[in-house]
Amino acid sequence: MMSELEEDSLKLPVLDLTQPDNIESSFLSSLLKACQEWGFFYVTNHGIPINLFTKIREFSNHIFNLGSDTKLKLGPSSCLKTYTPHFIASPYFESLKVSGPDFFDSSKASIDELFGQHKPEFSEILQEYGNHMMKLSKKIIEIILKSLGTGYEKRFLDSEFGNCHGYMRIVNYTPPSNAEENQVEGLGMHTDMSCITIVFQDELGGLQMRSKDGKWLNIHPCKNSLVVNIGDLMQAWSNGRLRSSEHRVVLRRSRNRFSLVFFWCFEDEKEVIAPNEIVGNGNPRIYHPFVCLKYIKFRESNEVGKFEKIGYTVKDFAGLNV
Ligand SMILES: O=C(O)CCC(=O)C(=O)O
Ligand SMILES: [Fe+2]
Repeated sequence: MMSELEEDSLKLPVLDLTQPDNIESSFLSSLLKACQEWGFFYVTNHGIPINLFTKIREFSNHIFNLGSDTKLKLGPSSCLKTYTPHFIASPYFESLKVSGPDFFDSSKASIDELFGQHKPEFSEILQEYGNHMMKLSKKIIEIILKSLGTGYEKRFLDSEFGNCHGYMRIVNYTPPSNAEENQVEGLGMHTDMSCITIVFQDELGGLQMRSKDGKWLNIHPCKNSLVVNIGDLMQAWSNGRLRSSEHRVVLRRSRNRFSLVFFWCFEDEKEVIAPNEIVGNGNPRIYHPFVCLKYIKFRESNEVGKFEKIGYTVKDFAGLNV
């Protein structure tokens, strides 16, 4: 059971991509402030057709409605490992992972295994969604770089972020029947291991972030907008100028909650090190350089930090005591 009293709401900037190359400098500074303080903002006019969300939601419902024996064919002890069953992240959470850049092939492997036959429509939709998300992630990072310094997008976008990859997680939250009275955690407090994460959450809401002073604040669903949050890799790359905030999902209704979460990450072999310009003259470095995959492995191999539960993060892994 959790207390309602601690919760509050948060006014976050909305990045409007109608004219991505003409964003006012006053907006860039409010975006940067939000990334420093909250690590969260919204993006709108992102160009992703609404019916893609609807179709993915409908089709994934078919999958989540299958029996658990069938779903476990993709489970943690199978070779595909794309399905995370209940009781790993939380009793109420299950998810399906689809990896890029070939979202078609990645989902096809899972669907073939589940249904014993190929259903190309769903793989096509996921490929379309993945392509949109890859482009959108790059556009968003470009704008974040601009907000960090004039011309930084030209200096760093291709050289540092040119080999980023993405994967998505389709999540089905099944709350207990008494969730209306006692809200429960659908996904516990964690930080993301990405550069940035882009979240579509359904109309039920429930995503919350933790402020620097430890308060839980609601990230409300905002019509036609997606939620963007800074991940650990970007926090390290920016020498802590951008914040990878702890967040969680609470369930307050007895209805299932759907979310579609896209993680955009550095390539495994990349050495993550903040460029001198980003650190700034006279400022101490707060992380030592590390290879991206080593951090992912560190998180996965840590009992406390296993899956999405927070235990250790990039600060514990690469933080310097300054
Ligand atoms: O389901 C959501 O809205 C967010 C999930 C999340 O934070 C994650 O998968 O990392
Ligand atoms: Fe997350």
